[in-house]
Amino acid sequence: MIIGLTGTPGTGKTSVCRILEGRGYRVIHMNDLIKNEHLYSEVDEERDTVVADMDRVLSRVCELVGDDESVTILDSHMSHYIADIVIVLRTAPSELKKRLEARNYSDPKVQENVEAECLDVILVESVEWCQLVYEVDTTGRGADDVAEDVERIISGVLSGDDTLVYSQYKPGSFDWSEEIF
Ligand SMILES: Nc1ncnc2c1ncn2[C@@H]1O[C@H](COP(=O)(O)OP(=O)(O)O)[C@@H](O)[C@H]1O
Repeated sequence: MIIGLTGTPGTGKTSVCRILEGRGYRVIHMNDLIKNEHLYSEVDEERDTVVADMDRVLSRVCELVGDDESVTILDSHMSHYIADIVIVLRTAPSELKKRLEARNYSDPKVQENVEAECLDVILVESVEWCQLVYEVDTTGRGADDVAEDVERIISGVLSGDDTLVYSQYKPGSFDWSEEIF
C-alpha cells in the first residue's frame, strides 16, 4: 500500500519520514529519486527545480514497491499525483515563512510557497486526485509529534475502519486565505 506524505515545501515531510524510517517504515524519497534517476523532462533554472516526468516516476515507484503489500510512504510535495491515500502536512504561513527563510530560500521562492500554503494549493490538488485525504497541522509542533499523528492515520487506514482518524484529520480545517503577505 502506497501512502503519500505531501504538503508545501517546509511543512516537514522529510523530517517526519526520517523519523518513520527509524521506526521501520519503508520510505521512498521521491524528489531524490527523480533527481538521481533523471526522471524529469526539463530543468527549470529560474525556479531552481526540475519538471518531473510523472509517467516515468509512477512506473519507477511501482517497480520499487513491486508486490510488497506493506506500507510504503512516498515523501514528496508531488506524492498526491501517485498515491491514492495521502496525508497533507499543513503549517501556518507565518511559521512556514520562518522555516523557509532558515533554509535560505530566495525571497520569491519563500513568497511562492507561502502563498501556495495560504491558498491550500496542495490540499486542493490532493482532494482532486486522491481517494482518501487526511490533513495534519504541524504548526508549533515538533516533527516527532507529527510523526505520531501520521502513524495513527496509517493504523486507522490499515484497520479498515478510518472513521475515527478521518474525523480527527478531516481535510479542509484551515483558512489562511487572509494571511497572504
Ligand atoms: N514540525 C516542525 N517544527 C519545526 N520545524 C520543522 C518541523 N518539521 C520540519 N522542520 C524544519 O523545517 C525545515 C523543512 O523541513 P523538511 O522536513 O525538509 O520539510 P519538507 O520535506 O516538507 O520540505 C527543516 O529545516 C526542518 O528542520
